[in-house]
Amino acid sequence: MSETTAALALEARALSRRFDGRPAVDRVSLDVREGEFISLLGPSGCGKTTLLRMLGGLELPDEGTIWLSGRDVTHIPAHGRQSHMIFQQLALFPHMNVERNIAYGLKLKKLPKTEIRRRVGEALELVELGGYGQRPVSALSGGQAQRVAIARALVNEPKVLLLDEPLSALDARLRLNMQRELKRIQRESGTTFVFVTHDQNEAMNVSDRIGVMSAGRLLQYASPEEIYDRPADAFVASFIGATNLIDVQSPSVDGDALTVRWRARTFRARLPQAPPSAAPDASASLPAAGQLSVRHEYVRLGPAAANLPNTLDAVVVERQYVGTALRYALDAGHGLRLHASAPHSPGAPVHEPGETVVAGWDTQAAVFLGGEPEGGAS
Ligand SMILES: Nc1ncnc2c1ncn2[C@@H]1O[C@H](COP(=O)(O)OP(=O)(O)OP(=O)(O)O)[C@@H](O)[C@H]1O
Repeated sequence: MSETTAALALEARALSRRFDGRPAVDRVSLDVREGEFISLLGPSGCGKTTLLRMLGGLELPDEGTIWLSGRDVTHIPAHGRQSHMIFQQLALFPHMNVERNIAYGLKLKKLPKTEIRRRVGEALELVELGGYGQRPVSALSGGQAQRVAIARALVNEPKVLLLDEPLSALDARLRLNMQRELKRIQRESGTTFVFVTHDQNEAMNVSDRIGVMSAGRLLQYASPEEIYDRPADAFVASFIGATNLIDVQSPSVDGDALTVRWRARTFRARLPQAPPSAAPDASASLPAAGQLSVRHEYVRLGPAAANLPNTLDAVVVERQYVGTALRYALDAGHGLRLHASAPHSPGAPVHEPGETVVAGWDTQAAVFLGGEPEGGAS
């Protein structure tokens, strides 16, 4: 194994799995560093669970290789791996109290009683259930049961903890608390977490890196900030956050920005991360057409937009008040519908439906996405 591989908790190369001839996971490669918290995010049926099950040894890949701490475990079943999986259904033993649930795996390993007691005590402290050891699991709240399941997994000191939508049964408020708790537990235990969710906010809240999946493919694997500000394609841009996608042509590198054409107008966008500037003709490798992604909250309206490098006149079609923000739908003509979201505060300007306003955005707020436009939720 190379030195870089040695620092990885988990590495998957070109994993594929088909069901009835249809690919559920399609040539996915990803690596997870030791102590990292990563999420697999995507719509229902995109292959997240199948990928996680392969990483955990509950499903065999048709093709590809998996290394756990530098060891090839591709054909080793779950019980022979140093990983542990937690599901939405926690499968705690209902007839045992909290302590015995957590101790179960250690007893199977026939560890000395004092060692078991010490490790169970530490695990209970870690999940902040210090006084709950004697409670029957039937007397726990959803969040407490979730913590017991995590303690039961961590007490075995797995190299990697694989979590399949573990918070989806909890109500919204508890879910937010548990996201913070999971993050804290992960940090304090130093365990590598691989977390599956279809909730973009949840993934953004907890992850060091997010893998966005669609139709079995891993479209982008990067930090939440990078995915938000530099989405790899139109699907990722629309699935994470809310964005405007404007069909544009003729991208061309112009100094420190990219220029694109929309009808007779020119807009400026941020340069791609790896600018094709090394090429003799810096614009040669860009596709002829694509889409400009501008997040709703990066669109300014009225006087705030006037001095921005990219502006359009637009008519306010709809205004919606959502507590912290005002959301606008705007008609910029030629079939272009824009959305803007402005923080709401007392005294902030409010635009009325029917009003013509200037809509504008900064160069750095616009990302050019080449290739075929893809469908996706916005
Ligand atoms: N055992 C199986 N037999 C046949 N098809 C399967 C099996 N497991 C998964 N699939 C199919 O593979 C695809 C990916 O499923 P998977 O459960 O991995 O998606 P997911 O992203 O986890 O979805 P969800 O968020 O709904 O759980 C789906 O089309 C699913 O129907």
